[in-house]
Amino acid sequence: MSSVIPASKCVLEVRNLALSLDQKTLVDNISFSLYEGERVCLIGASGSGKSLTARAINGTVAPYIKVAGDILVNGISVAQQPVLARRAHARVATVFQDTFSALNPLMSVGKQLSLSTNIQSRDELLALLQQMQLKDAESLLARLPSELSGGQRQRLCIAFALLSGSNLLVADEPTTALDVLSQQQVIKVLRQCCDDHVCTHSEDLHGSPLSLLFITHDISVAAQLCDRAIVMQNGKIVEQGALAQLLSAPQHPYTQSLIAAAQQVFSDMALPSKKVVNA
Ligand SMILES: Nc1ncnc2c1ncn2[C@@H]1O[C@H](COP(=O)(O)OP(=O)(O)OP(=O)(O)O)[C@@H](O)[C@H]1O
Repeated sequence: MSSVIPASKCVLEVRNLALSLDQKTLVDNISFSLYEGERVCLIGASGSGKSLTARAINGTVAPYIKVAGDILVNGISVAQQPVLARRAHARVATVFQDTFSALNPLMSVGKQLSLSTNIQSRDELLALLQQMQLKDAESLLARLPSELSGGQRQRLCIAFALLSGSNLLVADEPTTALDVLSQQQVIKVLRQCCDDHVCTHSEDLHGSPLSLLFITHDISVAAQLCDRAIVMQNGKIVEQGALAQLLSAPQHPYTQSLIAAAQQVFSDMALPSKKVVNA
């Protein structure tokens, strides 16, 4: 397995994390780290434990799920701390597949943005939407979330998440519900945020670059954004390493099948369509 030379500072450390419900293990003793400025994907089939891991990291795991092991965000131990009990330092910006859960359906986009941030002027709001490559920003500010497309809503959610000033963004399947073009726009915005965004929420983290944990079941989407991959199956990490290395020489049978399936889709698309000519 290849190793990626880590950037200097560890932003997220997951140590022997285990999540269980009654006697059932849902996430089984996983460990991984994320360094400053890294873009890492957590990849696996449906039910492999990716979203639960994300929820444990951002402090929104259901209270009836038992959490063991530890999670350190910027060096602060948070595994047993729900999101509202966390210090600003240890808060994690998060976007989910379901954009409606993050937005007030009855309030205009402009009102929500100005209420939830320090942004006061209309020019600042417009600039923020333009950073998210949202065209027609004036009109968007006046609309309700339901009056935006799915891709526009997701880019708005990314803007909201990053306004928290955090240096860690967890994006849980942010492109899964979108058409291919909207997916590309969201990926482009995430890439740009990783390049440009710096942390503002506390003095000692001020200026830190953004680190991204991108959760997906789609390796072709991950490959457009991430440098490193962590592969999960049935609650366990089965392989991790540089994404390029994983794509060219996957070691674990599950990773091999994931890549073979993605390659099959592309080779099927390249085949000329078969027409039945027999009358
Ligand atoms: N709140 C919950 N209560 C009970 N079981 C849960 C809860 N959330 C998730 N699970 C179970 O934990 C396991 C892992 O679920 P999880 O949502 O983390 O998978 P996932 O890899 O994110 O899948 P998907 O890609 O479909 O979102 C599944 O068996 C799921 O049914």
